[in-house]
Amino acid sequence: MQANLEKENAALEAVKLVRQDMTVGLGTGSTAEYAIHAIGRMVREGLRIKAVATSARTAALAAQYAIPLMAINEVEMIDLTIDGADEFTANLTLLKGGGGALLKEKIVAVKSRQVVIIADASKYVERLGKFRLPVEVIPDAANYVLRELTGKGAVRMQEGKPFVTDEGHHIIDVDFGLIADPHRIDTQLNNIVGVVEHGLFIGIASRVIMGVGEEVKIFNG
Ligand SMILES: O=C[C@H](O)[C@H](O)[C@H](O)COP(=O)(O)O
Repeated sequence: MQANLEKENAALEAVKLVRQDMTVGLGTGSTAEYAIHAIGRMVREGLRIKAVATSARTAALAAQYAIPLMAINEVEMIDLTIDGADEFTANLTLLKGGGGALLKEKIVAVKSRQVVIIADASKYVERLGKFRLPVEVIPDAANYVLRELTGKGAVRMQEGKPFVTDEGHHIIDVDFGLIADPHRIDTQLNNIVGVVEHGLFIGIASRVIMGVGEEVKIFNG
């Protein structure tokens, strides 16, 4: 499938940035997994790194390759994080959280010197918002947050029950329409009691590597 080739090519380009003795942030999702497999192979061939995982799923995959993992809180600074995105714009604003891992992804990203996003060509948009914005909430606040979002949000469900994040929270997916001003949405969401974090990453990514056909295209913002 074309998208898978684009994801893998972007991942293989990104892992060229990994150097001996780096602390590396490992993202979550189908695109980030290509990078984790590649880094795992590099570790098997002698690369020495420490890594932090942005989700339990990523930690489990890293463990299969015996990539040494540190707790996020134990690491002062991360040299390089490689992660995916659900959407990105040319100025490197991201929409993330389709896999429900946005909270740890954002913590890892803000502790990182370099955040390299890898994506297939379908993730590039002129304006964010076709993909509904994931908002992580305290379960006891979910109905309050839904009310504050005036019908734009819906609790993410999985097998008939609310989806539960690694931290025990729920996700509300919000349809803001196409987002003209991400800063305004960021402020609005941060002011709702019970919202833990949301999937808009503004001013956080350093670079996007996008696979397009058999090529890769780099966005530096
Ligand atoms: O919570 C999940 C993450 O933000 C993912 O990086 C994002 O959903 C992209 O995932 P994928 O690479 O599978 O499209």
